[in-house]
Amino acid sequence: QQSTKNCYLIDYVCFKAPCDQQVTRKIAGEIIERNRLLGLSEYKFLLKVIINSGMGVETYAPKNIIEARETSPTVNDAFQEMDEVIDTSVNDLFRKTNISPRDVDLLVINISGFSPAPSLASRVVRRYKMREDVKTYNLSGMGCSASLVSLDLVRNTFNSGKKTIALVLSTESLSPNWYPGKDKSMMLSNILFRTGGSVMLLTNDPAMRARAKMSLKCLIRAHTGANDNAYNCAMQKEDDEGIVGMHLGKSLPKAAVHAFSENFQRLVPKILPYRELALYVYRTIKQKVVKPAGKGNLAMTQIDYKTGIDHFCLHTGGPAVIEAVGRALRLSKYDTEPASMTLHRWGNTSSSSVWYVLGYMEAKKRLKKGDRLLMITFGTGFKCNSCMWEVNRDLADGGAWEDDIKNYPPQTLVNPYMEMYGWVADETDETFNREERAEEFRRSQ
Ligand SMILES: CC(C)(COP(=O)(O)OP(=O)(O)OC[C@H]1O[C@@H](n2cnc3c(N)ncnc32)[C@H](O)[C@@H]1OP(=O)(O)O)[C@@H](O)C(=O)NCCC(=O)NCCSC(=O)CC(=O)O
Repeated sequence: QQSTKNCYLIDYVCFKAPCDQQVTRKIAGEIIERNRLLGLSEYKFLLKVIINSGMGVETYAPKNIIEARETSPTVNDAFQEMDEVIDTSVNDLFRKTNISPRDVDLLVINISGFSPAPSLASRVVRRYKMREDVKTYNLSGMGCSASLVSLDLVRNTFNSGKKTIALVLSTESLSPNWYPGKDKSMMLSNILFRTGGSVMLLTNDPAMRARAKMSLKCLIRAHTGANDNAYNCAMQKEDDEGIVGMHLGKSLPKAAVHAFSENFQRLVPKILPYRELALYVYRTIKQKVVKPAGKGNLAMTQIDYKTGIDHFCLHTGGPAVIEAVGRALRLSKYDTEPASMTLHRWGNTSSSSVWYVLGYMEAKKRLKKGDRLLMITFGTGFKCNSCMWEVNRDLADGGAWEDDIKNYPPQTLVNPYMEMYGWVADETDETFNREERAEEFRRSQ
């Protein structure tokens, strides 16, 4: 892997959608109600998973879904969704940093599910009248870990030595990608994915280090796609009825842990202090000599990661993903709180999610000068990309969390769906009458 020379995060902005795009209880009920393919088995699945999703009732969806047009999206819907994120966040970031679009030398955009021609990167160049010599990259199909792929591209360009300012935009296109069928592994992405986006300004100019928020220390990428299970566990495909959607298999958390372990074996020597590293080497050698059967990489599980890392920025893939990583690293509730709260407030916003997690830490005033912060992301492929930052000064921006941070963590993470739809659990094929229930639901609104 490339070494990291100067790479500074000047600042970042996370997108906050307008209130009228919130997936309220009423909106969620109506969306489910509109899918006439769903029967009792799918209702029971939805009830269980939505209740255990770790998500609240303030997340956001694109306009076409709120307006009940999810099954007939237009290209214009997709552009509108992207423009909203770009206009709000990019403008905000340029204003905040006092950097002009004409100062940008390098533009990297990662959006998995929408790749028009000309590219969205060209759209941004046009919109902001960027210079003719700006270098642009537009990454698509790279899933939730793509923000660190973008960062890797920036870092590699920075290493050429020329003073460079880079703008990175990480977001996801949901409006053309709603799954209107009844395959449970494909319904799951409708439940978890929500509107969000983040935009970052970076530089390799040492003169700007003092004003930058963080310095990148190392970045490691692991791709386990050679393994069939890893490759297949998160995949866009057609269901048995030919309806296209994103399939998230039950084996995904396991694939995430495997990719994570591949990533970590290379990351550990770069982040641990010498004492912990020496212990790790000693235990690895001992394990190779003694070889206890079926115990996995014991040396990895015995490491005290907190000796080298102060904060853990985990991708908000879903409760099972956060729990699996938390368990593997033996993290406390305090450590996983930023990821769990981000999932609750914003849902899984794909590649931008770790920036909301960072925003939570900052808004909570957790990030102090000299602290070391680890970002861990997962995505289709299956990939685990991680990077470590050092905080340059005490940070305390409210950012996208400004209005909400005082309410977090909430007293309870229980969402209201059990109260609204608990009756589904007691229904049987004999008692379940969809039309009657729909009428009851409409009356209760
Ligand atoms: C979905 C959950 C919230 C459900 O939580 P629960 O506590 O209810 O757990 P559970 O395992 O008992 O599951 C409840 C019911 O759902 C079923 N179930 C669970 N996962 C399923 C799946 N992937 N496909 C189909 N069914 C599934 C179970 O069999 C069970 O059914 P029954 O009751 O019949 O036994 C959790 O399992 C979770 O967080 N899963 C990981 C989600 C995920 O894949 N995230 C990554 C997104 S992709 C991403 O972020 C990266 C990228 O795309 O790039």
